[in-house]
Amino acid sequence: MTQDNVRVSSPWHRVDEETLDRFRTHSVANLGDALDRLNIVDGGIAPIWRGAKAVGTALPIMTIAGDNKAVIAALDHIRPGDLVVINAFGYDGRAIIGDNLAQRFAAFGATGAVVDGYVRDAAIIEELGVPVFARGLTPAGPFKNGPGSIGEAVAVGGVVVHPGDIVVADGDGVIVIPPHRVQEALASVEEIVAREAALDAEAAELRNAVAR
Ligand SMILES: O=C([O-])CC(=O)C(=O)O
Ligand SMILES: [Mg+2]
Repeated sequence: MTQDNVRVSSPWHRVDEETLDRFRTHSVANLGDALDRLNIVDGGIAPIWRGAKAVGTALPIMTIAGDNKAVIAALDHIRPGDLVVINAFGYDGRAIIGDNLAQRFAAFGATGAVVDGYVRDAAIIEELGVPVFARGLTPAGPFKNGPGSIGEAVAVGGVVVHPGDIVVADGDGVIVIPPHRVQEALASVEEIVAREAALDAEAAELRNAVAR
């Protein structure tokens, strides 16, 4: 289906809330280790405010650089638990979203947004507490002409994101987990958490020994 010049794919499977919850307690670093240290979006995409964290089902959007027509059209397609993932081609000359779109994402139940591009209105987005991850900030507003797509696989920070993938984002960055790897990721991350706890205990012992 094409709405004007924005292509919209048919509905996709969304991960249930219970599965999303199981990822909420884990760091992106540990989840990355659980997936062979792969599937991690490049470090240029970072939280725009300290403490931002989000877990959700990817709603992928492709926009032409500097234009957010497809993002506005995607408001009709957000379901609770979605995380908006936008390929804006890393362009630094225009903000693809600001506080108006961020709060509409949240109003429709999205858990946050990951933008391979720039954004604006950072202070208000932080005040609203909407987790937004992007390459940086610019006050320059976007054009609204299209073209673009909604619900098709996109590239974000060097990683392919399919509709329905699980996205986890925290202070370190962003990871993308395909649904068929959920069980493997969760089993493996539990082992990593236990190993990290043992390493922490060892480091604490070392500190105590040095202090003595
Ligand atoms: O003007 C726009 O489309 C982007 C923006 O600043 C907002 O969403 O607040
Ligand atoms: Mg704005």
